[in-house]
Amino acid sequence: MGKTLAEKVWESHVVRSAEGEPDLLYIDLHLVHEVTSPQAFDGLRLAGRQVRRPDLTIATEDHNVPTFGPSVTEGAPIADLVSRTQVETLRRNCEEFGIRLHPMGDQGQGIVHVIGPQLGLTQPGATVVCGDSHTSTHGAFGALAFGIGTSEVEHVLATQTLPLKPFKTMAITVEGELPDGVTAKDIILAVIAKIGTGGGQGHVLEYRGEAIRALSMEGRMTICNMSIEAGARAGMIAPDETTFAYLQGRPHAPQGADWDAAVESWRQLVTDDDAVFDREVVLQAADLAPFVTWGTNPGQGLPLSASVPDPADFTDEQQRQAAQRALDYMGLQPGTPLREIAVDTVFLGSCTNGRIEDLRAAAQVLEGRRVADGVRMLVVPGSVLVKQQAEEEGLDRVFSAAGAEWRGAGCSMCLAMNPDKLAPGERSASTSNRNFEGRQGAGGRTHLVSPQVAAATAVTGRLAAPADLQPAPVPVGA
Ligand SMILES: CC(C)[C@H](C(=O)O)[C@@H](O)C(=O)O
Ligand code: SF4
Repeated sequence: MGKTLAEKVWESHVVRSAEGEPDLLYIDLHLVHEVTSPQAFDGLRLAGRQVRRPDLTIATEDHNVPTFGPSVTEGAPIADLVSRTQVETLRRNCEEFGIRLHPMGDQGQGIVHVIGPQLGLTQPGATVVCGDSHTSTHGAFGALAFGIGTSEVEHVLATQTLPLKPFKTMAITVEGELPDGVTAKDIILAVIAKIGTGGGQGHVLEYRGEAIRALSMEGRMTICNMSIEAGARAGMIAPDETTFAYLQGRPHAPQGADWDAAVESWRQLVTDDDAVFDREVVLQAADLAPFVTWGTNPGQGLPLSASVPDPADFTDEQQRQAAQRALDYMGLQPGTPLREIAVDTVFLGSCTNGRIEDLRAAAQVLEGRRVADGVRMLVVPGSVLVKQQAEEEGLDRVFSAAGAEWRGAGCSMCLAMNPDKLAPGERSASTSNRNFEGRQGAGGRTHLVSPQVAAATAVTGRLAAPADLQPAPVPVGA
């Protein structure tokens, strides 16, 4: 019987396999950030161990970093003491154990899942881990990429291997062409609404089909990023010409003859025709539309044209209760058209949608338009390089002219472990991946959206798609 992509990558990394025990896998790339690494390094110190492969380990500062103010502009110490300690601890640990770190102020700094691909470190067929659930992002390259816990971080630091329980496989096929105005974010929000936040449990998802093949690497990363929000262990997309074109010439991509040899072997990384998935889900691209969430988990989403659901309409008792609780928290009434929901804040950024293409898409909507009065829009590039590229393209000027705030790189308001937060009761349209209670600040309310919907929402002050906007006025003299 043939093999799936995930099975192929797994099998090529097994260093030990024994009956009744988890396989031990070799890890090709270990990404590290300030939140989940301190105890792992403490553990190494206690045991008197070194990092086994510092050359396969790379660290960045992302969760706790401010995105404005003197620590961004002048390299001043972070004002918040907890965040400062977290970041300084990472710096000390990386220094002591010989790990390459991209600190604030460095060209390579950014969200861990943005910098790996950007540097060409994330490669097809590789095993990638990080003490961070959204490590699934890297699966967009045909890598097997898992989020791990802090004790596993220590294990990988010490041995460059990881014992892993067997997984099941699920194919998610999106057939046909996406309608105009529908994006990768809409696909993944629709997938999670369909299979549920537990639907992917124990599975590695493989996204396939014409609509997936047609996506850029940025779009594929958006989709794989949110696999974890469907409960999956990982998400993958088979590498193809789009993948190779993205990787070629990046700092850590193979060069010359090595590049040709690498591409040839990467071409084998496809699911065999006769391979069998444990589960298959099919969506028709033509049925998809701009999607937004109305509730407090990423599966509580609907097309923008819909209305806030009535909990009484849910047949499943648990879902009914979850919907009721979500509406109470979100301060929403059943039957309200989603397009009538007014927001205070628009957040464009995160490892889901903080890459250059996301910024371009939003800037295109904002060009010649203004952010609505009373709405604040934060634009937070996923990395310093994304920020620089955006500035070279003049996107920062489009955002600033529209009245949005142009910030430094980091996780920012995706999770509010830094000064970017919603106040209690405030409501956001956010391009991030989680809308849990308090995720963007205690009492804050989050609607997950695509960059295009975020930008249109900033203009109208209510959840909106670009198609809802009046044509932008032609500038005088044009
Ligand atoms: C801080 C970290 C452990 C966490 C994660 O694992 O995902 C964060 O990145 C998040 O998005 O909630
Ligand atoms: S941007 Fe958000 S989801 Fe991504 S790593 Fe940072 S906190 Fe986690």
